[in-house]
Amino acid sequence: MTTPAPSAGARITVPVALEGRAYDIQIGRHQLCEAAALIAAMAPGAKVAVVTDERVGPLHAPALEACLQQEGIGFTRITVPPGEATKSYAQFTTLCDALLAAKIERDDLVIALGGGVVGDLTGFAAAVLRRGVRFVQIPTTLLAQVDSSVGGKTGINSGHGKNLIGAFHQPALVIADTALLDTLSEREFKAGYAEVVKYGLIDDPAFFDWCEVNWSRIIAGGPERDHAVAVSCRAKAAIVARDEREEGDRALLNLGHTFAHALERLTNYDSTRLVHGEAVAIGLALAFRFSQRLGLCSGQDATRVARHLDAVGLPSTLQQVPGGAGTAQEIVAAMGQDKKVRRGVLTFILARGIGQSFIAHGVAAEEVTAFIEAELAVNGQAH
Ligand SMILES: NC(=O)c1ccc[n+]([C@@H]2O[C@H](COP(=O)([O-])OP(=O)(O)OC[C@H]3O[C@@H](n4cnc5c(N)ncnc54)[C@H](O)[C@@H]3O)[C@@H](O)[C@H]2O)c1
Ligand SMILES: O=C(O)C(=O)C[C@@H](O)[C@H](O)[C@H](O)COP(=O)(O)O
Ligand SMILES: [Zn+2]
Repeated sequence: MTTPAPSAGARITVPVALEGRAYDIQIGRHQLCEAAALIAAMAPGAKVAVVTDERVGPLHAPALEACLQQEGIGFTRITVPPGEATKSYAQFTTLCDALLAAKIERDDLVIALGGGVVGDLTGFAAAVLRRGVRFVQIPTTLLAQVDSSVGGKTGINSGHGKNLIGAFHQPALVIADTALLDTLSEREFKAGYAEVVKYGLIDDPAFFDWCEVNWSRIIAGGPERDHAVAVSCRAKAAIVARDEREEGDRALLNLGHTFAHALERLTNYDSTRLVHGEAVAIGLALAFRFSQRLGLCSGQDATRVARHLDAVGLPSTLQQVPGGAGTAQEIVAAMGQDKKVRRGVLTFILARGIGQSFIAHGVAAEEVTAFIEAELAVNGQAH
């Protein structure tokens, strides 16, 4: 797979073909004024609430607001604290009340300007505010541009588990302005990269090959970054269009997540210890090693996945969870709240090889416990 060279100011449009709820993802550098123009056309006379977090707000909200002003769109800014802990009941009610205080009406619009935390929280508030208002995603992390801003999964966490309270609510538009990523920390960039490489591991081995060669250029910026965002969005849009509500193969997008969500819960959603993308990186490596243990996948492929994550600087073992991952029993108990559980039995996304993932229902908890015990026993040695 080669990287197509974009022309200056180029924009890539990826449609999400959902009947009655179709929308576009616009990808390219410096798209904020384009976003404001599209919003003005989509909702003439509407006012908007720009929801952002304390880190992103000062960096990027003024530029967006200047574009909104140019279009004659009235706006209010609502700021939430940064980090995973913000996907909480408390922040959700505070945000809903702030939107009501701003008199956001049914014909108005809510903009989520931030990473996946702001997107998931804001999307959920938009889903229920006055029983549903439109919202626009302007994702500012790599993770949010390649994954969370697309597909309409919105929600918050509970002490019982990740994303357990939420709704499907599709955005009306997604603007992935890749220049916004220039201010992202290296840690957050790499975390988002785990969701990029996930698409290769699910069903696109050529993209995985390309990622192995080009990952550092994605981080550096340039055509490889836009290409990676576009390939990821096309892959996600295709799955979402055929299975919006995860009744079938949308679950493939959960590769690595049964492990990841358990780890996030056991680290108390503490972003200083583990962020979602890092948990996903560990989950991807574990999904491949678990598949190897079950005799489904070659050791070469499982090792290749872990080696790539290591090369990027992402964690790939339970030993790398700061402060410890917990016991095998605790991890498996946390998995019991996974949304893919059916009649109490775990579902996993497993792999026959790189790019050959599949949904496995009815995985015995004892098998998982034994696998995790073995992983914990490796005790930091190379896998
Ligand atoms: N809805 C979905 O389909 C979906 C998909 C994947 C992940 N998620 C969710 O997304 C969340 C993770 O999202 P995330 O990784 O974007 O984390 P995040 O939203 O916490 O953002 C990461 C950090 O980067 C900062 N930041 C964001 N943009 C920045 C920028 N341009 N410059 C400087 N700093 C910036 C934020 O303030 C935050 O501190 C998790 O809650 C996960 O469950 C949802
Ligand atoms: O969009 C999806 O579907 C995904 O599974 C994408 C995941 O990367 C994302 O983390 C999602 O929020 C997980 O969904 P959940 O239903 O397992 O909470
Ligand atoms: Zn994810």
